[in-house]
Order: sequence, then C-alpha cells, then structure tokens
Amino acid sequence: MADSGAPDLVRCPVCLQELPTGRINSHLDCCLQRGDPTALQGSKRLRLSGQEEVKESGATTAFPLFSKPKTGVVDSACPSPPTRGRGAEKDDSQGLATGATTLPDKLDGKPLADKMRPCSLEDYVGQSKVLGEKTLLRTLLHAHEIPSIILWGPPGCGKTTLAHIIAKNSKKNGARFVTLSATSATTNDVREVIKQAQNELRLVKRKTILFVDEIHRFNKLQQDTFLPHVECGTVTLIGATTENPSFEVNSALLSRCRVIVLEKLSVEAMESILMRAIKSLGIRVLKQDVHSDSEDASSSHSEPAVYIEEKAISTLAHLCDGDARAGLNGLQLAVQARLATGKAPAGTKGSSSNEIFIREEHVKEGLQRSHILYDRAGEEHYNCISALHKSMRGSDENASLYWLGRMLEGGENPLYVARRLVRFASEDIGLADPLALNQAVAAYQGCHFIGMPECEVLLAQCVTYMARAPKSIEVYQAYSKVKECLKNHKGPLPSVPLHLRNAPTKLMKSLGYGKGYKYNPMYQEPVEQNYLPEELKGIKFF
Ligand SMILES: Nc1ncnc2c1ncn2[C@@H]1O[C@H](COP(=O)(O)OP(=O)(O)OP(=O)(O)O)[C@@H](O)[C@H]1O
Repeated sequence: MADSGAPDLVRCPVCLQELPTGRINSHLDCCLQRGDPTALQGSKRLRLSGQEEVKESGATTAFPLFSKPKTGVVDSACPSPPTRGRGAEKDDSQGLATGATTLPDKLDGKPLADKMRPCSLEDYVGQSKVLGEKTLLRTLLHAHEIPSIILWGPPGCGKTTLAHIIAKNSKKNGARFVTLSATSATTNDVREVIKQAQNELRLVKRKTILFVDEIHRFNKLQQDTFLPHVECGTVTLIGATTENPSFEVNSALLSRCRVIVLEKLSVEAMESILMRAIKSLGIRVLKQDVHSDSEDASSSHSEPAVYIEEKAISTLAHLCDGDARAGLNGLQLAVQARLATGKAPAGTKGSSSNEIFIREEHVKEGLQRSHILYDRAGEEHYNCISALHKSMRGSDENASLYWLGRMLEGGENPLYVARRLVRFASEDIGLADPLALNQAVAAYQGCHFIGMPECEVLLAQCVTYMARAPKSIEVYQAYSKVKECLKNHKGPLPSVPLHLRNAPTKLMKSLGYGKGYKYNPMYQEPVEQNYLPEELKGIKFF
C-alpha cells in the first residue's frame, strides 16, 4: 500500500475536530474528561425509560456515542453521592452516606433497601451456591471474564445487586455498564444501546455490559434484537428475571447465556443484612428484655437513643420470606413509625423520653403496612389453612373465601391449598357429593398449569363449592375404624380366606386357592359369601 504521507483522518464526535486515527482515542478521552456540555450541543440525551437513562459513572453529559471513561460504576449500585462536602465522598462501608448524622436524616430520601445495596462481594450476603469460593461465577469475576448471564430468582434476593457488583468489577477492566428496564424500554431503545455499544467497541475498544431488569417482560422481537450482538460479543448481557427463563426467555438467547439461579435469602442471611442496616443507622440492639438493659439504654444526648429488640430482628428476618427489600423496608417503616410516635411505654422501668424502643410488634406493624403478615414457613401458615378447613366444614362460604385470600395474598403456594382441598373433598364431603373430588383435583391441576395470580380464581371457585356442598364423613369415619381395628388386633393378622385368593398356578390351585369362590356376575340371585377372615365375620365399620 502506498504511503502518501497523509494520515487517515477521523472526526472527533465531541468537538468535531479532525484528527489522525491513531490519536483519536487519547483525544476523545481528553475531550470527554473535560466534560464540556457545550461541546455536546445537539446530541440527544438518551432516555431509556421513564427516569432511567443510560447510566455510566460520570457520563452526565450522556453523549449517545461515547461516554467518559472513568473509574467507579453505576451510581445506583453505591450509596448516593454526597451533597455535603468531600468527606462524604468515600464509600461508606456501612452503606449509608456519612453526611447524614441523625437517624431521621439517614432514613430520608431513597428507600433504605436502595441505600443499603452492597457495592462489593464482601457485603453481598448468602447465595453461596453460586457465589461461594471456587464457584464458576466467582472465578470468572476474579478473572474479570463475565459471560452473558441470566440471573433467575425470587424478588429481593439480590439479582440487581449482583448485576451491579459484576458491573463494578468489570469497570475495573474498563467495561461500561448500561441498564434497561424491560418494563418500559422500547425496541428502539434496545437498538440505540446496541449502536452505542458497537461504537464504543470500534472506536475506544471498550466493552459494554447491558443489564436488563425483568428481561422476561421483553417481547420476542426485543429479545431477538440482542441475539446477534450477544453472540458476537458486542454486549455482555446480564438479564434478571423472577420467572422461569425456560418459558419466558427466547431459547436462542437462553442458549447463549448462563443461567444463574439465586435462592430466597435464608433467615440467617436476612438477619445479617438487617444487622448491617441497623448498625449503619446507629440503632442499638437489646440482647434480651428491654428492662434488663434499661441502665445501658439511657441517653443524655438531645437525639433520642434508639434500641431494637433482638427478637424483633429475628421476627423480621422470618417474616420477610427471603426478600431483603421487604425486610429492609419493613425495618425502615417500623423505625420511622417509632420515631414519629414511639417512646418507651409509660411505666417501663428505665424508660425516658430520650429513648425509643422498637419491639417485635412494631416490626410486625411495619411489615403489615407493605405486606400481608403471613409467615409461610411458620405457625401462621398452619393457622390459616386450619381456619380455611374449618370454615368450609362449617359451610361458611364467606369465612372460607377470606382465609383463602389471607393465604394467597400473603404468598402461599397455591398447590399447598389445592392439595388440602383434594383431601377435604373426600374427608368432609365424601359420598354426599362425590363430584367435589373432581372439582378439587381439577383445581389442583389448573393451579399447576397456570400458577399465580391467574389460578387464584380457580381456588376461590373450588373453596366456595366445598363450603356450599353437603357434607358426609361416613367414609372417613368408617376408614378410621378400619385403621383402629388393624392397630388393636392382637396376635398375627388373620390370613386371607383361601376362596378369595387368586390361583394363577397349578400349585396354588392344588393348595386350595380360589376354591369355592362364587363369581357374582354368574348369579342371578344375591350371593351368600364371606369376604372377611372368619375372626372378623360380621364386623361393621359403617
Ligand atoms: N444478597 C444480598 N446481600 C445483601 N443485601 C441484599 C442482598 N440481596 C438483596 N439485598 C438488599 O435488598 C435490596 C433489593 O435487592 P435487589 O434489588 O438486588 O433484588 P432483586 O432480586 O433484583 O429484586 P427484584 O426481582 O424485585 O427486582 C438491595 O438494595 C439490597 O439492599
């Protein structure tokens, strides 16, 4: 190739100056570091969804083709940027901006769950199956080699948080992080992000990690738009979904991504997440009873000292059903409510106007405002199903429907309720209306097919049917007597009468099996025949 001496020129998309190709990268860095918004006049600020924008640290000028390469990642992954001077700029290891000094200030603004979102794997609790030492994901994270992944797990288990941590990690490697919410982004938004990623890769050799929250909400066309770009590595896709990706994510896309299954957070994990928040809010934990610690609990400061019972933390950890967002927000509500109204109850030993106690009942109230109080693993689960069973037995359709609602709205597994209905159809309705069993089995299968929330009406129909149906425990009682009879039998159980035994071989025939058996259809008249062992002849179970 002839060298004319004139280098290839490219135009800087920021200041429009023409430069040799070899200098464009360093020039762009300078141009973007300057961050002169006037240089970007005419460039469109890319809006992806409602308030969401393409988020890159420092890319406040939001130029659609490039972004400012700088350390740090998605701002939402870390505590809010401080507004009160430099001191607050460093990461607060406890997750809250150090600028806020009083408890009400710390609770102000963004929800506590957002403020407490961990920025590093060290603060990310639980999920050891996928993130423990020597797991594939951790190894890849350490190596800054992130494949396209789908994070699948229940609400509040840490999908978004993990995506942000991955992003932060990758940022060290120079990658940029872009988020899209599938609930509001359009196909054009997706295309624009892809275009931007292509430019980044081509011109500044920077990779793009695209986080798509609730990816199952994207339609097929939108999911297809990613496909070639995930395939050729223009973008590394991190999708988050609460739904089974086998059904909700297009199979071609799925086959190009690793599926990481996150689990509900355990009670222990929840306790440590709550403890981290409690510590960062400056709330003190009362080990046992408020009274025993009352001396310690007094405060001489103008700000009231806030205490939380250990039991309240444990209750919160149990009730939030592995959902850290629900747990943290429940804590926030309880604290805020107590700050507004609560002081130590009058007459409590050691109480003073300068102390606020958060007890178990306050935490429950806090949760009830956002959640129906329902402990799927605990006593409430058994209490409610028992109340439902008894209401149907008592033919009270209103109460039956109420208890059903309490369970379903509280997050109960619909199949658990459906199984109970199958049992009820036989135990309490029995032969008074044998069709009840069909209803119950059909409801079970329907729930299995369509899941919540659609299956709620199936269960409501079945529960109402059961409540209204005539009742009979005849069979149930008779069978109970059979069990009793067997249990109370003394000595070896009587053998099956020979005439009732089948005789498939000659030997058996020769031993008298089946001998004298009267085959009923061959008789016009009622057949006299004994069907019980001699010892039990004439026994009545009905
Ligand atoms: N594993 C975890 N360790 C520490 N904190 C967590 C963890 N998981 C969740 N949290 C806390 O709960 C909040 C909500 O979590 P996150 O947004 O990651 O949940 P999600 O699984 O994406 O939920 P959704 O499906 O509802 O969007 C976070 O801001 C964080 O404070």
